[in-house]
Amino acid sequence: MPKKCHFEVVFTFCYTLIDDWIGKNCFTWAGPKPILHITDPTMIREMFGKYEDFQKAKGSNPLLTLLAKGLVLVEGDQWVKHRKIINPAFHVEKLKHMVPAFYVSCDEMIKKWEDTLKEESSCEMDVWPHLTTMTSDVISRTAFGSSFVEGKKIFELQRELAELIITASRSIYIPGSQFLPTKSNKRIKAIAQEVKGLVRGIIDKRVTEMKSGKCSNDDLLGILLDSNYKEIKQHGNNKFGLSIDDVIEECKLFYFAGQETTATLLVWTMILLAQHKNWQDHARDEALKVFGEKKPAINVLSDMLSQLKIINSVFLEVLRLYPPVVAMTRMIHKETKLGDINLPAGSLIQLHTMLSHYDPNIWGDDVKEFNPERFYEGVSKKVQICNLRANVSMIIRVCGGLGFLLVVLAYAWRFYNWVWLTPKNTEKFLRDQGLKGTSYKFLFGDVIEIVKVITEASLKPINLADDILPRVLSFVHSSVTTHGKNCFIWAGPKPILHITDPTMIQEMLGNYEDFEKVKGANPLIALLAKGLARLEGDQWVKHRKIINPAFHVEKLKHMIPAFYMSCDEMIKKWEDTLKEESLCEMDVWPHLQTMTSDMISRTAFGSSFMEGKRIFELQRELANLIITPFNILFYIPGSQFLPTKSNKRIKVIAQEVTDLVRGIIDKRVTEMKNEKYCSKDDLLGILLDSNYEEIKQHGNNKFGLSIGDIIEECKLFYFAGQETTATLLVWTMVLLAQHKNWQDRARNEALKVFGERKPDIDGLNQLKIINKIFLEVLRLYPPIVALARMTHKETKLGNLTLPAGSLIQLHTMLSHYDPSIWGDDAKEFNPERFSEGVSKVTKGQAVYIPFGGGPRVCIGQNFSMLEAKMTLVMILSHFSFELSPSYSHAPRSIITLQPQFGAHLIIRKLSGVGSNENTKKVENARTDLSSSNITI
Ligand code: HEM
Repeated sequence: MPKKCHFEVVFTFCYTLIDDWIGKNCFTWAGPKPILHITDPTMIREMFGKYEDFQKAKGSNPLLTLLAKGLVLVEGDQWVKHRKIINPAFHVEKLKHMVPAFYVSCDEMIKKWEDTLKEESSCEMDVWPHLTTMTSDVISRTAFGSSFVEGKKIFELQRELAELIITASRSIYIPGSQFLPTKSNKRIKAIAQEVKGLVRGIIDKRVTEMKSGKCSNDDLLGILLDSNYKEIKQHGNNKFGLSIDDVIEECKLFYFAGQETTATLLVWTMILLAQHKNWQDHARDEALKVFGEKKPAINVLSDMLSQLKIINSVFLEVLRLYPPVVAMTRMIHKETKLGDINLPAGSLIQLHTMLSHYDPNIWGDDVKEFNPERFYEGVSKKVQICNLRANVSMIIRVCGGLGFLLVVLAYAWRFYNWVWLTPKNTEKFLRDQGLKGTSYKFLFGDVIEIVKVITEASLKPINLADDILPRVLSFVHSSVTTHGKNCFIWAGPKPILHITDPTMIQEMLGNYEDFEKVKGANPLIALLAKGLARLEGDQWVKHRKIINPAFHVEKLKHMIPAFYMSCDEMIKKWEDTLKEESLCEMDVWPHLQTMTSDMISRTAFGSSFMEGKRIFELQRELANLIITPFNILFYIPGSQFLPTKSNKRIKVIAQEVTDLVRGIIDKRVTEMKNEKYCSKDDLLGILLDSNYEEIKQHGNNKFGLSIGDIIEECKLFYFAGQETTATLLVWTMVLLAQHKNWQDRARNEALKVFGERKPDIDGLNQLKIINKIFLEVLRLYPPIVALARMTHKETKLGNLTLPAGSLIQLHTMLSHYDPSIWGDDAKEFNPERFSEGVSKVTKGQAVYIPFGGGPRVCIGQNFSMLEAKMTLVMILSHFSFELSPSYSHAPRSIITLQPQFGAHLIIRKLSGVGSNENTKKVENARTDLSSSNITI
């Protein structure tokens, strides 16, 4: 006897009837009711088309309706209404927003598999329960978004309900039997009630949130409620929308219709691809070709459907051979014609998907074979000849979830490729070129170790005499020590190349087109500021040109009074604290932060200083939420959409900041248009003016910045300018507190240049000793310890070839401490080394880069040096300072290099400005300095 194909096993009874006995259209008896079996393509098409005559079957076991009543069971106008409201939830645009949820669920499953495989290269596994759990998870996340946990509970209950009901429905239905007080019936009712209560709870909560405008509408429930609300609003009548009970049923249906079907498609796909290794390889090659190393991106969905030709054909062929729903049932309610047959009222009809899919007249002699190639030219082409188009294409297209299914599988594959195949190949590629580095570890690379080492390093302070590199650069330092100056480590599945070679650094800083700023890192970071620092190409050129005038020395002059005011406020506070005492202990770090923040608010927004201050307070909170070691090192695509408390707060703040900045800009633009007096001395004024000039010169708006661009630039001024200058100042104070001789020399210089007058721009530009001190502080404590770059195509760097997508870190701090450049005293504080200027000591190499270099050098360096000089002069002329016994030396780099435990100093009041003693000091200082012969 020939071996039976799976189809014969599944459908033995009908197959026998239809093929050997009665014919393609025939009938059998289910108790006293006839069931008509239809496989004729024309008749199937007729039935699909006349959905009003051929309705869904009713009157079977009513327990079945407890599972889900929604769209699949409603008819007529009700069906039209439900379908119209639900349709938007499955629109490709909406599905895009569900991609992160697909990803998270796939990721969980893949991790489990990798865990099982940790010790072995292969293992035996029953993938079916894994796939059902994953699809169930996908549906819970996409259906209920932020209420995922409650959603999961609902679906667990639905699963139990399905098992109980399907068991009950297998026996012949005796009307009323569902009311019998059997154990099973009682449990069924209890679960049905609990599910309803839970779904109602979620919906009520969501409706309340929607009313107060506080929720995301990216999940199925959100989209459904939104679409329902719009429908009601459009018609001005509730009856055009769904009731809460309808919504409950639709939610239950999402699970019932979407979970098991997807799981079966996936499991049969895996089984068939396991049997047909050539197709498995074709599919893998295609996935690699289409996605390569690209990270999953939201906009990929629609492209993906068109690009995955092989995978698409594989799915179509799996759906043909193993359709998740093997037959559909319809019923007629009056005598109805079907083809040339008259069917009596109440007839039950089965449309045999599976029989059609196995008809050799349509599919050819290889009908039972797995051959995805038959779908290469699409479904319609294949079935057109046989007039079956309506059947197969409808079965496939009607299911709004097909895109959904493809995405799940494609993302699972991309994930595997992203976390294993690509990194392993890259590692080999780098090693083959002689680069050394750590070995790639699945998914996390070195991240866990990095976070551990950073955490350990940050637990305790170090001694003042200790080397700060192991604490600040921790993992990088040990990698460079072990593997050499240029080496690589792994930030998740991406390698990071550490580069300290000066020639290579110079090459990268000069060639800003090939070595771009890093993208694809956690997109939350972009919420902090997107402007100039993140732009590339023509956009960067345009922005830099318009912003440049704002930082021109001529313009900076006008900002001196603002610097003075902010600084004066801080000095007054310190004086107040010292009112009763001649000295006090103080953590100067928060004071310096507040002051630089204040300076930026004043210089950026001038008259709108108070609103500016609020913006910067919010930006600060945002930065604290976003900038964590984990967020920076390891971004899980889509994780920013997870409804965590922190993500929610981040979004609220980002929106508030944007609104506030927009408010200030709108006000200023109106003032400018009305030619009302408005200052053009602040950064915003200069920027708007320069923008206006640029547009006027070209006679075209596209040469200027939009309001959105300007908002981002304003946010960037704060982000790039505040903390950097604060850290420069705090380390200057810490170093001058240790090196009293340099503190005295700096004070003498300040007193000599300004005496008792307010610091002005000319004087600040004359400060040679203070300038050298700042240069040395920026060498030893560069606010930004490394610069990050990325390649977008295979790119040469020195004698290395870097693969596309390489992340590179240019190590400012390592270069600044290199004894081969700076000599044996590289770790010592010695401003004298800059006596003959920077280029003399660096011999023109890119080894001193606190402000970066090349065309993208810091635009704000003159601004920050002026700020810093003003502050130091004011502090020095009012106070002397030394380290407090409670000072803990703990430099730590979180974007900028900060003092982890603050900067506790003992501050002493100098005799009052204007006192005899001070005047004497001024005179002495003048004599001292005129006798010294310092050149910069
Ligand atoms: C001590 C203070 C400062 C330090 C050490 C510093 C450092 C840097 C560095 C290293 C870069 C280059 C980043 C890279 O190439 O990836 C940079 C860029 C930049 N900085 Fe600064 N910065 C400081 C102050 C400021 C201030 C006060 C502002 C503005 C108010 C500012 C605005 C910018 C901007 C807009 C860029 C991007 C330039 C571009 O890409 O064209 N910085 N800064």
